[in-house]
This record gives sequence, C-alpha cells and structure tokens, in this order.
Amino acid sequence: MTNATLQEEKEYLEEIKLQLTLAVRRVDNSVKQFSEELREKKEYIHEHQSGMDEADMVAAGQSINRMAFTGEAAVTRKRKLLKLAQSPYFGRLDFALPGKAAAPFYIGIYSFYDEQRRANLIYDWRAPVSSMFYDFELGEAFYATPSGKVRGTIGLKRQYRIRDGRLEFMLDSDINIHDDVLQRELAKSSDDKLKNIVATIQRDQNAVIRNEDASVMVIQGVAGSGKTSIALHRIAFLLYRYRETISANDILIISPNKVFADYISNVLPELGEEHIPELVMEELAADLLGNQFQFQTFFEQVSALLDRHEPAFIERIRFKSSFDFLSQLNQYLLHIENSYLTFKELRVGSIVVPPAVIEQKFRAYHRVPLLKRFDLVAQDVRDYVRHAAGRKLSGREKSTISEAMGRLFRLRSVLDIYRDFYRWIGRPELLRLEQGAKLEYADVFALIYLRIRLEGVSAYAHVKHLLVDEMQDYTPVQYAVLSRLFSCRKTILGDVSQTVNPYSASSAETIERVFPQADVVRLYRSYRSTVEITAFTQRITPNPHIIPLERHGPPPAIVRCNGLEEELETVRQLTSAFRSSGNHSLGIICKTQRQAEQAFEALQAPDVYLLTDESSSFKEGIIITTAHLAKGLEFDEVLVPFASTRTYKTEVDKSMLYVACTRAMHQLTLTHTGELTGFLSQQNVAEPA
Ligand SMILES: Nc1ncnc2c1ncn2[C@@H]1O[C@H](COP(=O)(O)OP(=O)(O)OP(=O)(O)O)[C@@H](O)[C@H]1O
Repeated sequence: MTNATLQEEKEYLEEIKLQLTLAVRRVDNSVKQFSEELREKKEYIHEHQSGMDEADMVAAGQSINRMAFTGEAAVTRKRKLLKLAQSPYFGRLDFALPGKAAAPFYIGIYSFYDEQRRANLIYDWRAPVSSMFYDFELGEAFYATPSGKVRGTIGLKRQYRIRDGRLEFMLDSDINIHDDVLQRELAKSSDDKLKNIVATIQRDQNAVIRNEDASVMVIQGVAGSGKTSIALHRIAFLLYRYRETISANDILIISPNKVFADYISNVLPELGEEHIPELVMEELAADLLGNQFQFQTFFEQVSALLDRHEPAFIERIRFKSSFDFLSQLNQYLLHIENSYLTFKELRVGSIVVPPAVIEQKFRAYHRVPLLKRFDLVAQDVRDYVRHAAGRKLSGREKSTISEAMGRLFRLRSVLDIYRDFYRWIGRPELLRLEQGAKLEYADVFALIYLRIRLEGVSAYAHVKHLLVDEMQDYTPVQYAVLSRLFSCRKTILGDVSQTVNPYSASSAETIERVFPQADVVRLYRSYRSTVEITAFTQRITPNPHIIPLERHGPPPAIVRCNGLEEELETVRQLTSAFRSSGNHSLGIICKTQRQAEQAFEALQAPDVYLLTDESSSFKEGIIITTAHLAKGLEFDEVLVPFASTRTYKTEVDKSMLYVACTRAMHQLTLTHTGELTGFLSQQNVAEPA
C-alpha cells in the first residue's frame, strides 16, 4: 500500500468525521428546538386548561407524545452518530456494475446518510451490498436484493481498524478473507462480555446470519465456533431486514441462566438494536405451570447427578429425555381420547339425551383441547334439552347437565393424567411424586406438554422469532412444548459435546425429529482457544472434524499437589500470577458448587467473585464458578482445580471437565491432588514451569 493511499484514506476519514460532527450538531439543534416547542406547548395547555374541552386535551396530549417520541428518536440517532465518530467503518468495497466505473462502499456498524449530499457515506453491515464484503474476494461478485441479484466486479477490498477516531491499521485483502485481522482480533484479551464481530464475520457464519428462508435453523457448532455470536448477529440482521414488521420486543431469547443472559446482553446494543426480551427455561416453566407447582431446576438436577450416582434417578432422566418418551405421550393422548370417555344416557326431567347425541357433540369439538370440551358440550346439551322440553331450564337442571358432562372423563387434572400415563406404559416407578416434595425437573416439561395438549395455552403468540441457546440441554419434550407455544421462526443452537447432563443431551439429529423442516448447519472452525488448548480439550471429548484457528499460546499445564492445602495455595499463587499478567479475565472453574465455595473461601480477595445459580449478572475480572454456570462464557485464562480422579470420574463429570476447559482463550491450567483424572492421559502434557 502506498503512502499516497494511506494519506488519501486518512483524509477521507477526517472528512467523514467532520460530516458526522456536523450531523450531530444538526441533531442537537433539532432536539433543542423540540424541547423548546414542547415547553411552549405545555405552558399553553397549562394556561388554557380551563377553556379546553376533553377533545382538546386529548389532542394536546397526543401532540406532546408525538413530540416526545420524535425527541427520543433524535437521541437514538445522536447516540449512533457519536458511536460512528469513534469507528465510522471497518471495510470498503469498490464495486462496479457491468460497463460502469467502480464506486466505493464504506461499511460500518450503522449506515450514515448525509442529507446535504443525499448520499450514503457509510453502509450498514446488514445492507444488501455489504454482504459482498463477507462473501467475495476480488473479482466477480453479486448481492441479493428483494428485487433480484445485482452482479458486478469487486476491484478493491480494504479493511480498517479505527478506534477513538484514529486509523490504527488498514489492509487490502486480496487473498483470503481477513485472516490477518481475525488473528489480531482473537489474540486480544477479553475483559468484558461477548462482543460484536461485524468486522470479521466469516463466510459460513455470514450465510447463517443472513439466512431468510429457514423456518427453523439449527446450528450445531463445536466449542468456540461463534454460535452465540452468530445467533445475536442474526437477530440484528432480521431486525434490520424486517424492520417494518419485527421489533426488538417481538423476539424472545431463551437462555440457560441469568448470568449468561447478562453476558450476551451487550452485543445487540453494540449493534444499535434495543435489548431483546429473554427468559430462562425455568421462568418459562413456572409461567406455564401457572406457578402451581414447586419444581426442581435444571441446575439442581445436574447438581444431584454430580453428588450421587443413583441408577434409578438416572433411569428416570434418561427415559424422559428420549424421543420415545414424547412418542409414548402422544400415543397415550390418543388412547385416552379413544378409551377413557364413557357416554351414558342422561335424563333431565322428562327429557332423555341419548349417549350418541352426547358423543356426536363431543366429537364435533375434536379441535378443542380435551379438557376444554366438557363445558362446551354441556352448553350444547343444555340447548338440546331446552329445545326438546320447549322451556327454560332450572338452575338445578343446568348443574345436573354440567356434572354429568364432568363424569364423561374419569380423570380430573393434568397431574392425575400424567400419573396415569406411567400406569398405562406399565412403568409406575418412573414417576416420583412425593407429597410436599418438588416435582423432578425431568417431569416439568412433560407435565407442561400434557397441559398444552389437554387444556391449550395461547401465551407467547406475539413472538415473531425465537432464539434457543445451549440446545443440547433441552429434551425432545421441551422442544415439543416450544414448537406448540411458538409457531414463529426459530434459531436453535448448541453443541452436543458441551452438555452438562449426558443423560438428557439432545443432538441436532434429535431436534430435527421434532422439527423435520429444520435447516441444520454445522460449524467446525473454532475461534476461541489457541491450537494448544483445543488439542488438549480434544483428549477429553474428541471431535475429528474440529478445525482450530491457527493461533498459538502456552501449552496447558497440569500441576500436581500434595494435599488440599498445597492445592489451594497453588490456586492462590496462580491467581496472583494472573493479576500481574497481561490477561484481563480469569475463570476458576470447579465441578461442584461446594468446591467453588471452598476455592472462594481459600482465596478471600476483594477482586474475586463467586458466581452461583442465584447470581443474576456477569462479573468481570476473577470469577469462581462451576462448569455448569460457566457454559457459554469465556475467559482469557482458565484454572481448573481439583482435577483428580476422585472429582472427575463419571460421564457427567467428563462433560463438566470438557465445558470447563473449553472456556479458555489463551491459557489453561489444571491442578490436582492424588491421581489425575483418567479423562486426561498424561502424554503430551507439559510440566508446569
Ligand atoms: N468471525 C469471528 N470474528 C471474530 N471473533 C469471532 C468470530 N467468530 C467467533 N469469534 C469469537 O469466538 C469466541 C467464541 O464465540 P461464541 O461464544 O459465540 O461461540 P460459541 O460457539 O457460542 O461457543 P461455546 O459453544 O463454546 O460457548 C468469541 O470470543 C467470539 O467473539
């Protein structure tokens, strides 16, 4: 790149910054004018209140609201302009239509339209033309618009990093997409929550983000492949593409816990979108059960599995996480409808209602959920009797009819029906419903499913796009519930290797059985960890398809200690070493909550935070937590204490170890007392320095 080019680009940047400053000034002026008008209007109303009738007041109120709304829009615009001024664009494409001269397109996080020049100075990364930045190198290219494909040639593709209004570097990319820039981005340390990746979105990721066709999109991607990032960018894309019909409030994110929800909460605002409503699975469950039942949470279920190896408990979970369970529930629903109804003759005064009449009325409502039909049939039978008798019915006659309809079906409540299901399949031992005890987590969604099928639930009909993260931890019955509650488009993502409960893990294939129309995308490139860390984690749960990005760092270390005291002292030392390293975040990830508390006690420092299932926000710096809660998060450095064979021995333990180790970006250390866990063979492990 020549100095002249650099000079030109610097001048162009200054010019854009100037235009942005002028635009900010214009917004400021208009805001000032608005508030002035608003003040005058309010004063006017105040003074003339007595002479105004109701219609005048309503009109005045509306005009104030309109002004306030316009004022808010101006504030949002100003915020975007100021953000652009820090980093106006990250890419440029020179694109020529056939037979025409090439024109530059600068691409940034938002678009910037200069009203004075009537020109788009910056294109939003989501604009149709910007897709070529991610999809093509130099040469022939095209982009799709709602009215068809536009073809042409890319003559130049340039990348920039502009921070605080200063050009830090720029690169012409004529070979492969952004590898250099991507490397630089990934090598940085993270001190914060998940960030936007607009400048370095990869081609396969872009295809997922911009997919407009899939009604259900399932993304199965290895650890660190950018699933969560992509899903959030996809939401931003959909909000832009369908801005006339979808707003932030029409989207729902189902996340595994509050900490995760907080961890991902920055990305959309960074992309200029509002905060998206989110629900934790358990909140959804409580809502759907009408807060009638106390139930075990997923976290408690997993903790119970970690604490004790109880075959009957495992068997219950395993069965209720199978696709077969869902099929049997469906069969049972058909069965009760066909076999549990007894239609008997009904006498009301001198009128006889034959069973066939009742049955025919009942069957006519086959689209209505079973338990909702009885009232409707009762109404019809009342009409029938009234008609036959040629008079009004007494209160007592009406209740005779209602009671008789209630006796048509021998089970009263959804819970009774659920209990009966286990008798029907001949496995009553699979349901543990002790008086006063909490409902087991594995039963929660089965009960909800029956409730939806038998009583109908119409909540959440307003949602226009559903995002489900950590899909591996939800079972077919949970997906069946989601499918019935949310008829909208869905993006579902996760990694079956990162389950925290191997007895209830769902793979993309399982989910496809519930959503046969799903488009399944698989991502194998891993961006988070160094090659050394990825190679290490592959020893726990191998995946021959994983492709780590070529980025190197120190090999993971395993430190053997002589006794608990020494191990805790080692953790203390490693934490001190972290404080003086260049890294910004350290995750000390344990298997159980108890171990996390123990490590926390031992460290006792003001800059160390303990994250528990009660925590509601992500903290920066040094965090002690469990693998379950660390799922989905990442840290510059990860420390896994107690990596002995005593701690990590079962299948569930292995999942935890894999999740814990895959959280590390640059550095990973494990400590243990006694024999090292069998999930890590000793070979290739570097001894600690
Ligand atoms: N195209 C990209 N450019 C820059 N960084 C990227 C890109 N794709 C992913 N990353 C980074 O890789 C890391 C992992 O991303 P993310 O957490 O979205 O992955 P994930 O697949 O959801 O991970 P996991 O399943 O292991 O929790 C993040 O730091 C993210 O910023």
